[in-house]
Formats: sequence, structure tokens, C-alpha cells
Amino acid sequence: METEDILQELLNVEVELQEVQEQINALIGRQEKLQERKSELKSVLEACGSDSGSASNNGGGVGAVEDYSGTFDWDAEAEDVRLNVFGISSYRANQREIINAIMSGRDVLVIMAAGGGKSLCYQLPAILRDGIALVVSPLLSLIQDQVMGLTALGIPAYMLTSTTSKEDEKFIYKALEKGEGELKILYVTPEKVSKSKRFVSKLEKCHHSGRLSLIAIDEAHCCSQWGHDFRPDYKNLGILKTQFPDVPTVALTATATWKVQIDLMEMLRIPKCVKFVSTVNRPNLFYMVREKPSVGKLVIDEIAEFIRGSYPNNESGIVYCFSRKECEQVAKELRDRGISADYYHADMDVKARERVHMRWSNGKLQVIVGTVAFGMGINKPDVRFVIHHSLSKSMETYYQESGRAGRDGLPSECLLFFRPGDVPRQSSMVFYENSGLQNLYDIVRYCQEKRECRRKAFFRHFAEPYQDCNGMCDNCAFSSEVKEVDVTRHAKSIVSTLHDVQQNDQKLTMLQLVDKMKRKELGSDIKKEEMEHLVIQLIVKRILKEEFQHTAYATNAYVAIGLLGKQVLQGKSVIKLDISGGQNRKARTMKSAKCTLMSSDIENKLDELRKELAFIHGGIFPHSLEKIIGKLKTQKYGERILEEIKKCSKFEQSDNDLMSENTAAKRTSEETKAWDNGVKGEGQINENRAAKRQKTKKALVLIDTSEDEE
Ligand SMILES: Nc1ncnc2c1ncn2[C@@H]1O[C@H](COP(=O)(O)OP(=O)(O)OP(=O)(O)O)[C@@H](O)[C@H]1O
Ligand SMILES: [Mg+2]
Repeated sequence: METEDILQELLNVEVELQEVQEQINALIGRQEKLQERKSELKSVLEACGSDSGSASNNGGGVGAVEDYSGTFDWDAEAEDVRLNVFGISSYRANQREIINAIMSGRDVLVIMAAGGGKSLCYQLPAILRDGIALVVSPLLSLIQDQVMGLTALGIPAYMLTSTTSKEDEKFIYKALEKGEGELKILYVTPEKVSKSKRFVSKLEKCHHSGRLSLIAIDEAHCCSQWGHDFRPDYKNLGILKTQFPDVPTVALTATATWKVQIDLMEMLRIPKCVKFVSTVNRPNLFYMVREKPSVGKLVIDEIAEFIRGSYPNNESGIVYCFSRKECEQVAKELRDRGISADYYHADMDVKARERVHMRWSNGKLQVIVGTVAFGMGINKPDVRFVIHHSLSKSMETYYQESGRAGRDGLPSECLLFFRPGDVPRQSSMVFYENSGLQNLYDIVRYCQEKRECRRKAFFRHFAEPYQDCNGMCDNCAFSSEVKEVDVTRHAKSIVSTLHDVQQNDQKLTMLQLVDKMKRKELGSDIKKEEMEHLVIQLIVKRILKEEFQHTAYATNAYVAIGLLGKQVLQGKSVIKLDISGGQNRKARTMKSAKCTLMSSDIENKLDELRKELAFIHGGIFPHSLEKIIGKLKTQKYGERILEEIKKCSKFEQSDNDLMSENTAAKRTSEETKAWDNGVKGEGQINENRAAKRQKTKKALVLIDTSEDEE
């Protein structure tokens, strides 16, 4: 055998070995998924067995054994409270079923996306059931918001925390112990349960006399070390079920992987709970990715232009940055461009952080520029945009961070700025984490995708079937020209360049590699940015790989030949790169997709009023711009709303005098549509009402608010 033949065969064997390795990896992944499913089915079976086949599991893909969507004795009372106390016109997905399960005395696990409406699921049964409901929540700020909101609705809610006055504490303990005074919902931090013997003993007395109505554990993923916000005190909450086994316990969280779910059911001792898993889909969020300019100032120009153009009325937003220093810099540069922005990160003292958070929550600051530290505890429902100055470290974190937009259900935008140069910055931070690089490359794939629906990536990640995006992402909304270019020879050249470099015991960073390629003649027919994209794509496809080296100050990322590199060298793979064509994707936003609300004068005025009332009365008002606001809110705010409408109607009338009848009619119908979209938030357009409004313009919203009397 000639040496050349031997070498050739050796190469072939190596390639085949790599292919086998790929298949093994895929099979290991499948094995892990099947194991998870196996233990899921086993625990469901156990629950069924020990529960004599009664209600067991609902939602989580296992199928409902007991139906909580039927009719129940408390239906009429529940409807009344939903509408006339909470001012909510209809339930969202799973809310009614969850309420019914709690009312039936079951333990319940709720997994529902951010802003999905988890609070109503325990607050409504708390009102319907006799006695006091205990709610455990991890942060003081979250508790304060909730108590303020409930108080404004006339619901007797209190909190027992370090900030509670002696007087309130006395009142709460009396209510628990003796049933005196009006108390329906009591919020505490987990520390109260695990550290205050006095509190637990009062709670026992409350339970003993049959007055503990339910226990809700909010942000329940904090129980699990596998979750993203582990709180040691959450681990002790299991004692609540041990002490009060007959009291329905409801655990609520926005995201929980299977591991976290198992963990928290175990910790909270609710193995037989009914589980409701809602979709991860956030239909009101418009997802988009933009090419990030390589010059820092240009990125800020674009961000500022985006905010000014789409949100000129001080609508709230968040900008996420990679580092603390970057936060400070970006906030300053946004301010230089006339945008009211401030930064928030873990290096600041608690007081300073609270101040910034407060100013932003009250609408005095438009934009908060934060690191990932700006996370749980953001209870602001009307965040209209979340911008990522750099990519997140995984699809999961991106889902959570971008998910802080639009918790009130109104259209909101999630914009991510991506450039290949940001990948090594992230990878050198996450490479030591379990699956850190894998997770990062998933989101890189999301960023580089120029055709596929962005939602598809989320559904894939959370193992959910695909749902229609309704044009709510850049790739679905715009059929932009994307050219598929064959870059096989460029890829080959990159791999062989790296081969030479490695032979000489040298290393290249991604940028050095791109520079080297650009200096070669071959690189000249694709631009530098495209070459960067190609290198990243080759890394994601494992043709190249990243290697890391620690210095005294940092960890550097270098590019090396990956598992499938040789296949490219042998000409066995065809590599394609998607390149955006002529049209400018940059200027495209939800607005240009015509998905956003049309701002009419009246809508702006009403929104200002909403903000003012929300500020005074504690953030209770966002959903009240919906079709029906319920008796309580009509009584409280109806007058002010009507006043505002009358003013606008007068203004419009005089305006209309100057317009031809036709134009006036057209404008009115557009405003009507805007109002319909705005007030209903979730796209349920009532055509009859719209028609009515078109006829009698002055009575525009009178019709809406007077529904109760109709
Ligand atoms: N059925 C409904 N119709 C309209 N609005 C609703 C409905 N249910 C809840 N909301 C509103 O949706 C917003 C978000 O609700 P909530 O705070 O309960 O969300 P959440 O699921 O707890 O989110 P997070 O995980 O971020 O805490 C609130 O403004 C709430 O009033
Ligand atoms: Mg919540």
C-alpha cells in the first residue's frame, strides 16, 4: 500500500468516526429526553394510583383526568368577582381551570408565561374562599406592588415583612389568631415562614380554627437549585404542606424545565398536584434581530433612533447590556442623545438601585439600562420594548429577559443587536458551564437566521408544537431579499488556513482569522462582516470550534478546526451563507408591520390618564383600557375617563368641521380600530361596537364604559 493511500484511508476512517460520534451524541440526547419522559410518566402513574383515579394531571401533555373547565357551584360568584372587583372582562388560557382546581381543594402547579396572569389564579379563589390566603413571594418590591394593587381594588390585603408597622403587625396577628378585622390575603417573604416561630404559631391557630383558605407560592422556581433564581429559604416551604395538609397549595412560576418542576413538587411536598402548563408563546411580542454596527457609537445611534421613532411618548423600555461598564456607557450615550435613561447593575448599592428602579417604575425615567442583574422583581406591566445591546447567553435567558416586555398583553417589541464579534465575548464567559457553549450556539443560530420564524426557535427550545406567529417577527413580517451564497471554497480556505496555523503551533482569534482571510485574495468577494458571519456559522456547525486560554486578566477565545473540519477540506460538504439583499432590514419594526396601535389623540390622552391613575393607585390600571372595566373601576375612574373623552370629542368636532365628510368618516373609523386594538389588547375586535361608534362619534367610549348597564 502506498503511503498516500494509507493517508487517504486514515482520513476517511477519521471522518467516519466523527460521523459516528455525531450519531452517538444525538442518541445520548434522545436517551436523556426519554429518561425524563419516563420519570414524568412514572410520577403521574404514582399520583393516579394513590389517588384512586381521581383528578391527577392536567395540561402538561399528559391529558386531563379531571375536567376543570366544566360548571361549578361557584361559577356565578367567580364571574362577578372577576368582572366587578378585578375589572377583567374574560379569562385568559387556563385561568378558569386553575381557579376551579384550587376551589375544588386541589394542590396545583401553574406554569404560565410572564404576564400570563398568574396572580388572578390565586387572588380570585382567595376572595371566594372563607378565611385568609397566605401568599409567599420572594421580593419585597413584588409584594408591595401586589398589596398596593389589591388595596386599590378594595380587597383587604396586607404584608408581613420587615417594613410592616407595629400597628399593622398587631392587626395581622389578631386576624390570624382570632379572626378579627378584615384580612383576605396576606403576603410574606419565605424568610418569615422559615425564621419566625411567632408567625408560624399564629398561622397554626388560624388553620386550627379553619380560617386558612389557601397557600400560594409565587415564583416557585426559586425552590430549585436548577432554577435561575434559587433562594435557600424557599427550600423550607415544604413545612407548610406538612403542617397544613388539607389546605390547597398553589405553586406558580413563569418558566420551569422538567427538572425544576420535579424538584419543586418534591420540595413543596405536593406530589399529587394538578399541573397546568400554558404555552410559552407570547403572541403580543414582536421579535426582531438587527445587524449590530461594528462602531459602538452607531449602535447607540440606532437604539436612540428606534426609541425616539417608535416610542416618542416616554413609553417604558429596557436595554440589556453585557457588562456593568457597558451599561453605564450606554446609559450616558442615550442621555447625550436626549433619551431619559439610567443604568442598573450589581455593583451599585441597594439604595441607588432602588432609586433607579423606582424612577423607572413611576414613568419618570424612560429607559433602564441593565445587566442580567435587572431581573426578577420587575413588575412593570407596560414595558413596551426590550432591546439587547448584546446577545444573551442562551435561548432561555433571552426568553426571560425579552419576556419582560408587554406583560399587560399589549403589543411590544423585542429587538436584539447581533454581531459575530460578540460571540467570543460570551463564549469565554460560559464555556465552563454545563452545556454553556451549546446553549450559546443555540441563540447564535437564532440570531443568524434570516428566513425561519423566530417563534419557531422558542417552540423548538421549549419542546412545544409550533403556533402561528401572525407576522409578529421580522422574518415572518417582511419577505426581505435573502441571497443564498455558496461559500464552500471560502470555508475550505478557512479550514486550511487554520490547519497551517495549528501546524505552526499558533492560535488565531476570530477577528485575527477574519483579517487573515480578508488579506487573502479569496476573501475579496464577500465582505468582512460576511466573513465574520461565516466563521461563526462554521463554529456553530462544528466545522470549527472555539478553544479557550486563561491569562492573568481574562479568558481568550481562539478558533480551531472542529470535528467536521476535515469533511470540508475533503470537499464533502457544501456550505451556504444567507446574505441580506438590497432592502434595509434595519428600519423595520412592528410599526412598519402595521401591528402596532395607531396612536390617535384620544388614545394618547387616555393613556396619559391611565399612567397618572396607575401612578397614584399603584399600577392597577393597564388592563382597564379593555372593553369592559367592571363596576368598581367604572365607579372610581369613569368620570375622569369620560371627561377626557368629551374634551377630545369637542376637539375632534371642531377639527372635523374643517374636513370633508368623507375624510372625517375615514379618520373616525381608523381611530375606532386603534381603540379596538388598544382596549382589547388581545385582538378580540367587536365589530358591532365599532359600527356603533362610527355612527355616533361623540359617544365613542361611552358605549364601552356603559356595558354594565346595557
Ligand atoms: N384575563 C385577563 N384579562 C386581561 N388582563 C389580565 C387577565 N389576567 C391578568 N391580566 C393582567 O395581566 C397583567 C399581568 O398579570 P400578572 O401580574 O398576574 O402576570 P404573571 O403571570 O404573574 O407574570 P409574571 O410571571 O411576570 O409575574 C396584569 O396587568 C393583570 O391585571
Ligand atoms: Mg407574577
